[in-house]
Amino acid sequence: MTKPVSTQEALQLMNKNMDILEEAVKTAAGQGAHLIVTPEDGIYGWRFTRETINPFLEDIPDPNVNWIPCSDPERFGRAPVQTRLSCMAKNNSIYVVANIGDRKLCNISDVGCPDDGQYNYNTAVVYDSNGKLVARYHKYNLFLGEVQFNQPKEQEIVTFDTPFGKFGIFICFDILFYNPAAALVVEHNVDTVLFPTAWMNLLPHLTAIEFHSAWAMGMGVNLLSANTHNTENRMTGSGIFSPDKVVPYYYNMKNESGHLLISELNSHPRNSSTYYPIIWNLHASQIKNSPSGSNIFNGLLFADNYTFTELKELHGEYSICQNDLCCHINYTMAEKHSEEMYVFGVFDGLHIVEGEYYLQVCTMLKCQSMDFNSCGESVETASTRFSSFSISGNFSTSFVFPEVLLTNIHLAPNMFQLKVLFFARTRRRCVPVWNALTCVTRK
Ligand SMILES: NC(=O)CCCC[C@@H]1SC[C@@H]2NC(=O)N[C@@H]21
Repeated sequence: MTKPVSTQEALQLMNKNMDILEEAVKTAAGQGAHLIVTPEDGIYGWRFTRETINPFLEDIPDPNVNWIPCSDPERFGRAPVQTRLSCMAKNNSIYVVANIGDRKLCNISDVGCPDDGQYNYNTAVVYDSNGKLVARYHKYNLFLGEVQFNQPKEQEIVTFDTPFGKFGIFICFDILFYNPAAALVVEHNVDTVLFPTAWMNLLPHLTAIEFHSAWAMGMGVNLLSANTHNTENRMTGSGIFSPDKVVPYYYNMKNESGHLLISELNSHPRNSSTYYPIIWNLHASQIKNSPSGSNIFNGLLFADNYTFTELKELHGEYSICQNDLCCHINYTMAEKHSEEMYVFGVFDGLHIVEGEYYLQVCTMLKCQSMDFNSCGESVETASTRFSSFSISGNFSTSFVFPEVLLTNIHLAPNMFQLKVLFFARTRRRCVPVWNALTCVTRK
């Protein structure tokens, strides 16, 4: 929205979007769903300045005020969007999760108060099946270009309990950081995470369905990911991701049709016996077959400097290292297409483009062409068939997200396993070795 509109025009636009969401809510409820998640930017849209977002904002109170906007719309001032969402939930007896904008007025003489006298927050709200506001989360990790919004002073951890498990919530870019994403699982034991997103796909590692399904598997929780569908901005790919079940997902770059996904889920995936990772104990003697200097080269992948080695043979076993990370691959190709080149790569360092975070990655990729310089660039199709492969690494974190992406952007549910060697969190000194942390008891 580049030019300012009136409050009435803003509401008209948001009502058009909510008409579409309401149809989805009715369909989902009609099929017995207990909860529906709608995408980030799905109501107010995008490309705003602080001035143009203003008519789209409402004051969203703290959920502890115990408020059903559908029954008492004027209690906290003008709130037509909150009222309509609450009525959708109440009239259809379903939890509704949506992304809207929160405005909090402040005194410009206060430290931190913006010059226009208000904080604007990118906000996720949840209404229960009676239409009551039960959760409000202000996005902490804003993505590039979200100039219309403020970062909240404090990182919020938002959870709520339901008859079908404990829920947590965060928005889009938050997923790449410990707070609040991993903290909700590790420190607050949620079963299911609600995830409104407007995710631009980025191959080879950051396509929505690929990374979001890996996050659910790595964290051992359900992730209900609702992505905006807008092919012009490379946004597509939603899923009901679970660590222990074949999941429905949607990816469509061909046209602008959105899609409603419905699935029954295990509401307590963390208790599920099928998830517990198998303990896998490799040791330093397995660092073998390190390729010689001439078979090692460097390449850029999303601006990170990877160390690669080519997989030339039909079958092989290699180890390659960068900084503290060593990766190992054992693979067998059923047949290799002569015009395709595959490499095994490792990266251990600080990623600094579009956000800063440390990464450790072991990856096997098809290069875009037969030119070494193309390894790490985006590739959507592949014809070579691998009958099996296994990749391991001595990661110095327990947050390991296993991604497998097949040709034409398909996931590989139930076709691979994540094996993690845990180490006991007792008074121990831990020494990183191959694919594990071995610990010795402190004297
Ligand atoms: N709307 C958001 O907050 C998140 C957008 C995430 C985009 C992911 S993270 C960095 C990568 N760059 C992209 O273009 N897509 C990826």
